[in-house]
Amino acid sequence: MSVRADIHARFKLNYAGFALDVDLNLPSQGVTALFGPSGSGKSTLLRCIAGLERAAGSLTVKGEVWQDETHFLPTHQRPIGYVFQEANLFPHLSVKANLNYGFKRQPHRHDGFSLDEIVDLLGIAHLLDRKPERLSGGEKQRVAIARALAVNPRLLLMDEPLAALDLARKREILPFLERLHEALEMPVIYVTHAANEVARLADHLVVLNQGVVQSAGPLNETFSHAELPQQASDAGSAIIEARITGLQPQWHLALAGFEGGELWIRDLSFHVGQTVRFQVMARDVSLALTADHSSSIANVLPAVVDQISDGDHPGIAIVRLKIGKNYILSRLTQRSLYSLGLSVGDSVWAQIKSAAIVE
Ligand SMILES: Nc1ncnc2c1ncn2[C@@H]1O[C@H](COP(=O)(O)OP(=O)(O)OP(=O)(O)O)[C@@H](O)[C@H]1O
Repeated sequence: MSVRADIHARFKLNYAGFALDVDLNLPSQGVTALFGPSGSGKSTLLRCIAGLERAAGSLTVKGEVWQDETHFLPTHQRPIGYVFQEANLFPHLSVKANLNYGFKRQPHRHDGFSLDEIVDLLGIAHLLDRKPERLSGGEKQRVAIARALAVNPRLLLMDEPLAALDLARKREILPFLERLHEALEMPVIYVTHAANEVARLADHLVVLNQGVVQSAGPLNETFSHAELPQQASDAGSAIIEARITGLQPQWHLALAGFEGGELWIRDLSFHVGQTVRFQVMARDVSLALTADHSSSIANVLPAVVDQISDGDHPGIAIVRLKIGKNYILSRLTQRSLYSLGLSVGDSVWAQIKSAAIVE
């Protein structure tokens, strides 16, 4: 996705022992994940965007100034939907009444989804007459998301919407978030510290650390920075968005094409033309100086060494590789790195043992 700088946020805020200092351009479409360790300032930044914190600075959303040196639009006048960790539904109202409350009160012309479409998108039609106390955690959160959409926001803010749910409920709700991701035209800013949520949902990534932006940009590029703490570990990986370009039914394989190459992946009943996201674990990528097609590894792609970093053990190195416009990581021993004699800019062959669809 091309990044149009349609949200510009510049904030400075000081608490005792913590300072937020960011200057960000975010795209006006798709999901931007605010990612980083606990206490890095993700929620504080989201609250600044919502006007819940009065930070110094400015905020422009699609050409509208919400805040600058001279004026500050209060939260209730900002056309936002806000989803918190806890659903915060009105306990005495049915699901339908909770939704209508948002729908009636929306101050702006409703040119987004109809309430029926929102209900359908979140799969909550069968819950409309229930009170919140009779909903599961996952259902409550789906209703809370629907309520946030019912105000027809121009910007949807989500603060760890899955964090309060157990793994089963997270699994249940993620497909709905993915549907939202496909259907929504409005930008979504999504706070999380879960790498798997980033992998599934984000198009754009902002990594915060101690109140400052460590890196920001399109998902593949930003997520594959070897400096991100989890990338040095055995769980290090890259996310690539691709399109299914061919199928081999007799082998249950599908060919996933992306800018720079194509990979065989397991066929999960894909159809040609379908967009997929897959994850390549750094530990599943080995490097060679020549293209060796004699091994059992089907996926061998030409790549350029972009960055070399230390892993989480003195014997381990992480190599970031550029394949066309995409990046992947390779985890190898320092000894292998030494014997290959690699440095930044060198051409290599990346042997990718397996690539899995992000689930
Ligand atoms: N109202 C406040 N007054 C003082 N300090 C605050 C306030 N709100 C947040 N902080 C501090 O600011 C820092 C950033 O907090 P924030 O909640 O934004 O982090 P976070 O990245 O969202 O963390 P988590 O993932 O744990 O939710 C923390 O050190 C926190 O203690």
